[in-house]
Amino acid sequence: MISGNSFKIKVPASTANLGPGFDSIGLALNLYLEIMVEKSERWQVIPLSKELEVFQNDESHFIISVAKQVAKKYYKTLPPCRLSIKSEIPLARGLGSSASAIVAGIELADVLGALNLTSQQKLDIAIDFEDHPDNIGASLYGGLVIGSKNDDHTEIVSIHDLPVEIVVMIPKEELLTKESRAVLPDSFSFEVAVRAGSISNVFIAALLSQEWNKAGRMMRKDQYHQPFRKRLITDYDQIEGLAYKAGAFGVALSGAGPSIIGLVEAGKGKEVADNLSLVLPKMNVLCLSIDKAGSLVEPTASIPYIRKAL
Ligand SMILES: Nc1ncnc2c1ncn2[C@@H]1O[C@H](COP(=O)(O)OP(=O)(O)OP(=O)(O)O)[C@@H](O)[C@H]1O
Ligand SMILES: N[C@@H](CCO)C(=O)O
Repeated sequence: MISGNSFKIKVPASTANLGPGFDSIGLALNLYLEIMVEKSERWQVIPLSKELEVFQNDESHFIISVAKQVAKKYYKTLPPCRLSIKSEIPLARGLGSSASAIVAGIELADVLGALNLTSQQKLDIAIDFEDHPDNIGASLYGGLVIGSKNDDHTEIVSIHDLPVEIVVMIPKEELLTKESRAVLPDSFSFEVAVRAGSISNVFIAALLSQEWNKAGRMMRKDQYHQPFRKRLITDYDQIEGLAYKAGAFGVALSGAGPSIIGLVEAGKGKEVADNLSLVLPKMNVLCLSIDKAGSLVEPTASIPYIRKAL
C-alpha cells in the first residue's frame, strides 16, 4: 500500500487478439505509460511526451475521469493531484493505449482512495470501461493473458514464461478501435463460429507447447476479424509476406490495427526487425519483449516497485 504525497504509476502497452484470439488473448509489451503523481491544490496534467499534448490538462482528462468514476463506485472523493505523464505507447495504433490509460486511472483511484483493490477487482472494473479483457488484462497482469468476459465476472489466465519476442510494424496513420470494429459482422453462422473457435483453440495450444509454425498457421486462418479489417490496412498482405520472409513464425494485425505484429522466437527479434526496417522504410519497426510485471505503483522516493495485492 502506497502512502505519502507522491508516487509513480507504470503501465505496459499490449497487443490484442494475436490473430484468432479475438477479444480474448492479449500480450503485454515493454513500452510504457508512466505517471508521476503529486498532491496539489487542483487537478492538473503535465504532458511530458509530445503526443499527449492534444489532451485536456485539467480534471476532464481521460485518466482522471476514469479514476474519479472508480472512486465514486466506492463512495470516495479523491484529493486533487498534479499528473506528469509520459508515454512510449503510440495512440490509436493497436497497441492498447486506451487500455493502459484505463488501468492507470484505476491504479490512481486505488492509491488516492485507499481502495486496496485486488487484481481481479481491477480487472472487473476495467471491463466496465473497455468491454473485452485482452488489452486491459495484459496491462494489469503482464505476460500473455487469455480472458473470457461473462455476465458478472471475467476469468483470466496469465502466463509469464513464453520465449517469444514481438516485432511491431507501426504505420504513421492512426486507426481508432471504434472505426475498426465498425467493419465487423454482427453475427456468424454456427458453422463459422465453431471453426473460428477451433482455430483459436489450436493457436493457443500450439503457442503454449511452442509449436511455432502451427501457431503461425492458425494466426493466418483467423475468421473473426482480420478478413474484414484487412481492407482498412494499407498493403497488409504484402507486409505479412515480408514479415514471414524475414523470420516471423506468425503475423497478425495488432489489436484493432493498423500496426502489424510478427511473433519471433526469443533471441531472433532484433535481426528480424532490422531486416524489416530496411524493406518497410515508411513504418516504425520495433523489436519488443513481453512485459512480465503488468501495472506497478512505486513511491517516488524510489524504493523497488511494490506489487499490487493479489
Ligand atoms: N495516455 C492517454 N491519455 C488520454 N487519453 C488516451 C491516452 N491513451 C489513449 N487515450 C485515448 O484512447 C484513444 C485511442 O484508443 P483506441 O482504442 O482507439 O486505440 P488503442 O487503444 O491505441 O488501440 P487498440 O485498442 O487497438 O489496442 C486515444 O485517441 C485517446 O482518446
Ligand atoms: N480485441 C479488440 C482490441 C482492440 O481494442 C479489437 O480487436 O477490437
